[in-house]
Amino acid sequence: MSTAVILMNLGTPAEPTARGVRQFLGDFLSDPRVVEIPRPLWLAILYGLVLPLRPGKIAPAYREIWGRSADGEAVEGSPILHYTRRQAELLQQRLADTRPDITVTYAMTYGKPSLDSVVHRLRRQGYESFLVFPLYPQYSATTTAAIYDRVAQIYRNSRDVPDISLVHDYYRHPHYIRALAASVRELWDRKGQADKLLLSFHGIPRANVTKGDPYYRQCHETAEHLAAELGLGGDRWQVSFQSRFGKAEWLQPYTDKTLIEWGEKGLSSVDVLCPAFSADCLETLEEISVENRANFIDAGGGQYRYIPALNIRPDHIEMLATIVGEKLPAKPRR
Ligand SMILES: C=CC1=C(C)c2cc3[nH]c(cc4nc(cc5[nH]c(cc1n2)c(C)c5CCC(=O)O)C(CCC(=O)O)=C4C)c(C)c3C=C
Ligand SMILES: [Fe+2]
Ligand SMILES: [Fe+2]
Repeated sequence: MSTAVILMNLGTPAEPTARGVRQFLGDFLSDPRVVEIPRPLWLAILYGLVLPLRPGKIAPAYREIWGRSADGEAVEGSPILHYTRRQAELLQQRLADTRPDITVTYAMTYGKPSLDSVVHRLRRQGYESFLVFPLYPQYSATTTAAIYDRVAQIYRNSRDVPDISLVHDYYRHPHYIRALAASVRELWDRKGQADKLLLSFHGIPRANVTKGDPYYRQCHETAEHLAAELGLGGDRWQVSFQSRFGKAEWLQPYTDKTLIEWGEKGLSSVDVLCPAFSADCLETLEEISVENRANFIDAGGGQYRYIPALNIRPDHIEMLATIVGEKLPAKPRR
């Protein structure tokens, strides 16, 4: 029986226009996993304020990153979509000889290609077994569980539900930690070590963690393992959280405030790595590489270097192949 591996990431607008961003944010921000404010209040805010105003503000940032990369890869359209497609192609090539029983494809939680459309196509092609692989190293209900919900929704009314496995997290998988460390070391070998390494993770509301989301703990464990792998003392690195949205408190310390403080103290150099992002996207290419670079330098900081996401690095593809092998062990030949 053939199995399909579906690599999944968040999603992105179909085009870098206010209309494209509105459609994407409408789908994304109406998911109760993403925003936990009581429904009637949140829907009033979403349709009354966010969707009329935010797309016009964010679309220019999307235009800036459209076709852009941080690692020299020629990118077509939205970087996150491009990298997810390439990750699937390269993982398929990597598994071709050893696991001919596995087909690799990709889908997005919001926007296109939707998980729904991909699963139905695969089912028509005869696949009866799936591994849904969220490309989120750290589990959060806002991301990973949102994908689990989509899987459950697809089959809610089906009698014959296929064999589905799910990847939960890989925040301290040795291959993940080693790939992150190698990406940092490659920069240090070429250009030397900065004064500080900032590990900036996407934030979530603090209340989500208080209510039981393990994301904060997993981010810190990733950081501790990475620092140990790099042999980095506690005074040389720090964790921070980026991409705050809305008025509530999110996980702290905030990336933008940290970089402004470091700039004001006259820090001469900083390297920034975003371990929660398996592909470069708006949040890394714009918020980290452009906005926060300016925050740090305008506040008086020196050199600022953004270290790209793992994207299509061979060690990242190898890590994906290893996790697939662990979830789907090869059956012994008879
Ligand atoms: C509103 C709440 C949000 C939560 C909670 C959240 C969690 C979260 N998101 C990612 C990864 C990505 N987010 C991206 C964009 C993005 N995120 C939010 C809001 C929340 N994210 C918004 C509104 C946006 C869109 C941009 C904007 O309007 O500011 C992206 C990039 C997509 C792209 O097109 O490039 C990624 C990737 C994680 C990992 C996470 C929780 C752990
Ligand atoms: Fe986000
Ligand atoms: Fe952002």
